[in-house]
Amino acid sequence: MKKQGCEIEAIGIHYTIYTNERESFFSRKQHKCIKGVQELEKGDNNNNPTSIRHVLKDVNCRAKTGEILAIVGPSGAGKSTFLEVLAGKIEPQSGSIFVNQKPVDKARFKKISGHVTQKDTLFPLLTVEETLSFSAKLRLKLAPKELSSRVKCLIQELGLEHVAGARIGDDRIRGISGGERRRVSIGVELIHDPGVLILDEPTSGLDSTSALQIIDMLKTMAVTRDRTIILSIHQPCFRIMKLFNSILLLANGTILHHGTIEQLSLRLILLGLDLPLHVNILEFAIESIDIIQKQNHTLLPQSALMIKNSVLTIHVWDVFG
Ligand SMILES: Nc1ncnc2c1ncn2[C@@H]1O[C@H](COP(=O)(O)OP(=O)(O)OP(=O)(O)O)[C@@H](O)[C@H]1O
Repeated sequence: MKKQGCEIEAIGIHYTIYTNERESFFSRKQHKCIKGVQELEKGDNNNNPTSIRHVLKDVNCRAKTGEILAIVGPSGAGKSTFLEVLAGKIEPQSGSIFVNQKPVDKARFKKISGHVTQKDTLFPLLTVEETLSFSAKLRLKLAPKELSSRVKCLIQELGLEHVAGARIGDDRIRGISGGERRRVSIGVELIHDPGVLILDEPTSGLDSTSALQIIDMLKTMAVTRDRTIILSIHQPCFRIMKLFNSILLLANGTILHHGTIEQLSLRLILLGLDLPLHVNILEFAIESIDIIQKQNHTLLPQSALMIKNSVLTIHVWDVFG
């Protein structure tokens, strides 16, 4: 039986950090609510100068059931931070997150979501099957027989049958390949069959074929099981890009585009940019970020951007409809 899908909406997310120039920020609470910003700018009680960093500024997005939303942008744009906010790992200073139009309940959201971080944190000496069984025992209250059948189904879904009995391995112990390891990490977060899967760079460090296989697998999961997938990615190739339903382009913590790839191309054209033939639109957009930002500042405040997006939708239908 199909579970109810989850539509995720984030509205007006602001996330600010402050760093102390002499004292490492790691020794302090990272996501403290910034109230007296001016006071902090002057320094702390020990007169250590403190600087404020606005990592996310008024970020809004919607990820629909059965779809993949890809978060893209240059390094340091705020992609991982935004995913952590969505996954409930860090608290934004302001903004709201809704699941199926209802404010998110953190405890419940943990049960219905999975968060795959950028780095694989797996036990190198366990086999693939043991790793997934361990996660299943922790997360599911099922009888051993049912647990084992859930693990076997997942191994099949992840395309890992050929390495089910192989060790995970790491830099020192030879084990499964990097792509297979990423799949196991995804499996660990999929064991409880979450409606929402949040993945930070699921293809990092992989060759283009392995990267495509992973995104293809996620797409199949999204479509066949009505899962909502939100992921961050660096430089996806054209075939991967085609699998995304929408794109959130971030730079310096602000949204430059939220919509389809076709809408992004049209937006670039409307900004007066010449799109070279056979160019990867995302790469081109990221290379043109300075121009887009400048145009947005002079021409398009955030509200106008939204209006422009809907206008662009009409254009897309005119052109592709
Ligand atoms: N706790 C923190 N302390 C200091 N700086 C932080 C913290 N969290 C985020 N940042 C800064 O905020 C910015 C956004 O970080 P984030 O990791 O979200 O970027 P990203 O787009 O995921 O980058 P990448 O593609 O390189 O992984 C970076 O400049 C980062 O250094």
